[in-house]
Amino acid sequence: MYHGPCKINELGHLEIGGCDAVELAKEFGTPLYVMDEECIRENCRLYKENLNSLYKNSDVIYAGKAFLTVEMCKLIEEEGLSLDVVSGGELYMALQADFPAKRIYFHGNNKSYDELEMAVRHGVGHIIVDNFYELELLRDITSKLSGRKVKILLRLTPGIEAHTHDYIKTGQIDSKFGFGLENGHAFMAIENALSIKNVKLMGFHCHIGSQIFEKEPFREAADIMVHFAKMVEEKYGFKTQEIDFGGGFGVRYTEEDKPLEVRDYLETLVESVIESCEKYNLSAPKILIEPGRAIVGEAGVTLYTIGAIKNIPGIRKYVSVDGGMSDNIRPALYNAKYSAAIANKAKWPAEETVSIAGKCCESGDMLIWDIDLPKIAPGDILAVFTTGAYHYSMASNYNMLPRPAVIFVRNKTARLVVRRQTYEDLLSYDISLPSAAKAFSASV
Ligand SMILES: Cc1ncc(COP(=O)(O)O)c(C=O)c1O
Ligand SMILES: N[C@@H](CCCC[NH3+])C(=O)O
Repeated sequence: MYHGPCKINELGHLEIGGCDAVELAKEFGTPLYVMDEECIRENCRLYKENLNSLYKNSDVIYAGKAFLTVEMCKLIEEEGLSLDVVSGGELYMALQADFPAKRIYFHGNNKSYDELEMAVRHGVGHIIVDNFYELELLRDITSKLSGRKVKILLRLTPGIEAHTHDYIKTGQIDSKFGFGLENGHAFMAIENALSIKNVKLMGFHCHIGSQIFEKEPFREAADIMVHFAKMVEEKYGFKTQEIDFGGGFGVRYTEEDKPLEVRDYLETLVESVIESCEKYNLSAPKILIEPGRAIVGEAGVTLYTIGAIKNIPGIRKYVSVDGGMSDNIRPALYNAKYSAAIANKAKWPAEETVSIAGKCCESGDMLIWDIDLPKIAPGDILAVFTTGAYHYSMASNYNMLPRPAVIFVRNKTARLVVRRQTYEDLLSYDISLPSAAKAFSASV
């Protein structure tokens, strides 16, 4: 059974970052997002060192949408990666964490005037422009904030169908993201961008999808992007300095998942860029990549406490946990599959097939269907693996459930990086009842 970054200690408990998972649940409560800091740092180095050794003129940009907290911004800074943010909120967090603005890449398919102005004012390194509307906003903002220059990449849809869930495909023509290559929009965007005085077009971006297990889509993307850059050079004399290939590198959720080695993904991409540059006679551009899931996905484990158990003989045993779709929307949204274990019975043999239910009032709030586990009882601690990416960042307060705390573990030490929400937090935005919120929190 796949156990993510966990080991089993002498008590027969799961251990993560040298900390006993059962003790973590006691100390910090459940549900709890546990992030193995060493694992995140190793992944950062794996991507950075591999890409750098294959191709000097390159950079790894961590996609913050996967998991972002102030501590995470600091970690990314320390590891020397750049940072992709996708909203004013993520940008604000990065700036508050003192992340160097020059190393920030600002994404999004509908950035507002205020968000773009904030980015330009703070000297964000690159803006990845997604549409014509945004170019007009930038024309206006840069002329108002005269003297402020901004580097941009244009996001393109290269027309590639990656074999992944429909909701996480992004490279195909029929997509809300980016400028189409085949319909001439990309050329129109270039002409537009080159006409804006304080905007410096650096190159192009694509992101073909997420949780990809094959090399071929990356090879294809590289060829299409380099070929496009050559056409642009011939048509406008414009020299592409940078091509950003986005993220999408797959990770393991269950034993059926077979992600490639990091080196394999990167070799394919780099070799293909080099070959295509030779084929089309183009000067080699800087290569950028934006892994998100691959940096944090497998580093995360969510701990839950088992509560109600409903057995329907001959049909199914529903085992409910104290969280659910509010802290992990992925099974409901993508039919995502997970591995799990009972942290306090990690050495016990599997004895029954159960289904893990969340506590939200939705029949679809099922975290795992049909998983073999040891005999389970209320109070047991369930650990769900590979919950580091798109879990905390996609959490909600559905059913007014407070969001779980986030802890980092490393070298047998756990530290709280985001505290658990309280009931008072939940009411703190409801301006009709400020005094009721205070009174209520005092009574719980
Ligand atoms: C533009 C862009 N870059 C990077 C990523 C990160 O993708 P992943 O987490 O699959 O590496 C995403 C999300 O899919 C994205 O939309
Ligand atoms: N949120 C998605 C992937 C989309 C990433 C952002 N473009 C997931 O959990 O798998």
